[in-house]
Amino acid sequence: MPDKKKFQLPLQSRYDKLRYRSSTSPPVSSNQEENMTKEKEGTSPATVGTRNVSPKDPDEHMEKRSSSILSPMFDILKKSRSPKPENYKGAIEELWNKFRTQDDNLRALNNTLDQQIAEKEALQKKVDENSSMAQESIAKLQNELESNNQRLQESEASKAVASPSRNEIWRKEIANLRLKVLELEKKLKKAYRQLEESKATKVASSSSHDAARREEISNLRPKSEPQAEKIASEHEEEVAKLQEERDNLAIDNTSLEAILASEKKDMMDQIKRLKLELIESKGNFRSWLRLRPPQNDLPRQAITIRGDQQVEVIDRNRNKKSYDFDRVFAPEADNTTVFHDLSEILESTLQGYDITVLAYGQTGSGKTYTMSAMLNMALEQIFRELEKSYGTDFSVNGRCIEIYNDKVYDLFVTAQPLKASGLCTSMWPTSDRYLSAQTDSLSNFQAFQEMVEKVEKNRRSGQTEKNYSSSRSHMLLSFQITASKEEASGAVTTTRSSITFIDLAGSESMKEVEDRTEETQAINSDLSAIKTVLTSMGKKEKYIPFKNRQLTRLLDDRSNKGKVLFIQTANIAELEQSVHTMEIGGLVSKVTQKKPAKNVVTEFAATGGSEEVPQSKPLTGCSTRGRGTERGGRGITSRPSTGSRGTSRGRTGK
Ligand SMILES: Nc1ncnc2c1ncn2[C@@H]1O[C@H](COP(=O)(O)OP(=O)(O)OP(=O)(O)O)[C@@H](O)[C@H]1O
Repeated sequence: MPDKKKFQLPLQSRYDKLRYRSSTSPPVSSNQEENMTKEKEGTSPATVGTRNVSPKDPDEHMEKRSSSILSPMFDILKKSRSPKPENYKGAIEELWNKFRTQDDNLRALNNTLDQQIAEKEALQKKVDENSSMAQESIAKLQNELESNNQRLQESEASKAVASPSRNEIWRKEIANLRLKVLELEKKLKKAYRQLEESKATKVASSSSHDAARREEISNLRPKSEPQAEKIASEHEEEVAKLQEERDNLAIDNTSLEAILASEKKDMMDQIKRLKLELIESKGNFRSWLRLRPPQNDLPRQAITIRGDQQVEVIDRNRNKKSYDFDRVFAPEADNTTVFHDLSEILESTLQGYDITVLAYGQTGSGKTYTMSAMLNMALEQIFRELEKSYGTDFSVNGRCIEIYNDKVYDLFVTAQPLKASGLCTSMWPTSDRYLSAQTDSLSNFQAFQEMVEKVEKNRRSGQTEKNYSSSRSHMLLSFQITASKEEASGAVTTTRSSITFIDLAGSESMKEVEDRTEETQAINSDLSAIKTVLTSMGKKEKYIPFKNRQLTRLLDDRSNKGKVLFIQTANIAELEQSVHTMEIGGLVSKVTQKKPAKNVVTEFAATGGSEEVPQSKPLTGCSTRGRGTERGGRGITSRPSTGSRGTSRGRTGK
């Protein structure tokens, strides 16, 4: 980029000098014009050898030196036969005024161009970032898809879930996405090339303009008015050209931004859809392992993490054994890293799927630590998304229970176990047999935080060998979300889903327990009931023993219709207990569930008729209790189905 000062300053100083010489202001012209007249008359001090200004005065000396630059012009003026040299002064003055105006215009244009170039460069940077982000996501998706395919090939059961033709479609879509990214990159390269060219033109035109003007100035002679006009019109042309260039650049930038925005949106939508499909392809039952760092500087045991899906252990007999998971989090992974993966799964909550997240592991292995962070971040994300997409047209209801010694307690109340809970298979009225627990209507994230604060105080805890503050009950915190949106067609689409976080009580060896035998026995029975259910599901047995314990009974509905994520927590310093926990992962991976139910209903207000969104199943059968706004028949829900619409907060006893 040319240094504008370089050519503008000399120009200015020459202009000043010319002004100085041609003006009639007293310090300059009176003496000189007097001298000129005297010179003409042959009485000039120079001709008589006397001067009326001291040559020792440095300022005056400088003035004389600078005015000597214009001496050729004055020589002409002196020698000219023209009787009116002041006419030329006027012409020069006018010419300079024009130059000055042009100069101002050019400077303003230069600034605008600089700004536009900077904007374009920033845009380019943004585009580079976006395209590398998209590339990264696509590469990640591709990797996940490949490893998923590999795993699908290994597992016969999984093969049935994701047919090769489906994978072929994904592969094609990913290839299309890649092509799109490449096209976008090409467009950007072209835009960048144009930018470079216009920069070069600008530099060239600025410097040639500068040189031309320098020459004009040095050759400047008070020739004639037409000459001045010619020069001025040349400059006008140049200014017009630059203005056109500036306008073109602005149009270019705007259209480039619009193309980018729409392409980015398209790509993001496709990536989001692919991610969801990928998540679904991995089955409804997912299993993660989170290894916590050792306490009290205990050495790490022989647990080796292989990539992000496998761990290898060496048992007492020095035998190697490996365990596979959908995701393994090393002890260094913090809660934000774990949530990053969970947030992808959460996206399907707002698509109408029921999600259950369970933390399973030894006492002190980090279940509560993980679950409270996940719960908090998840609800924050859910409220953010709901507010963004539905405004206030949504409702979130919360319930919280604990299961202690096979009995259900409402954590809003605690005193007595809930009556008839032994028959209940659901936390919400999505089935006939649901718990009659109290409901908090949550209008925002803050209301959720207050609810958690309240129920946590009521949860049973005790001291175990490994954990000073150990949860001695299973806590189930569940949220039912209903959201409605009016489509462009006038139809109203209502999505209903629920998300349940289950912080299981930690398993403990009976040898380590003295006075809490009943409690510990109940916990261990619940945990082994979960294992039994998983084993039966993995074997696709006809009868799945959900009814064995209260805990598993409440998992019945959710396991059959929703998505389930087991987060196994283990201490990397405790080999034996960790191996017990990790075995759950093997059971989970064998469970291949049918497609989960998606609870989305579209209703046309004008006709009163309803239409289900393709691929969705009708909402689960209606209960006669407390479902005033729900209708029978095809299991269609008018909106909102339950609770308030996200505007007021209050508890509704059921
Ligand atoms: N990943 C981790 N990083 C750092 N500290 C952790 C981590 N996981 C757990 N802890 C700490 O270890 C202690 C025990 O964790 P936590 O209470 O979550 O265990 P738990 O599995 O819920 O145990 P219990 O089953 O006995 O309730 C807590 O002080 C917690 O802060």
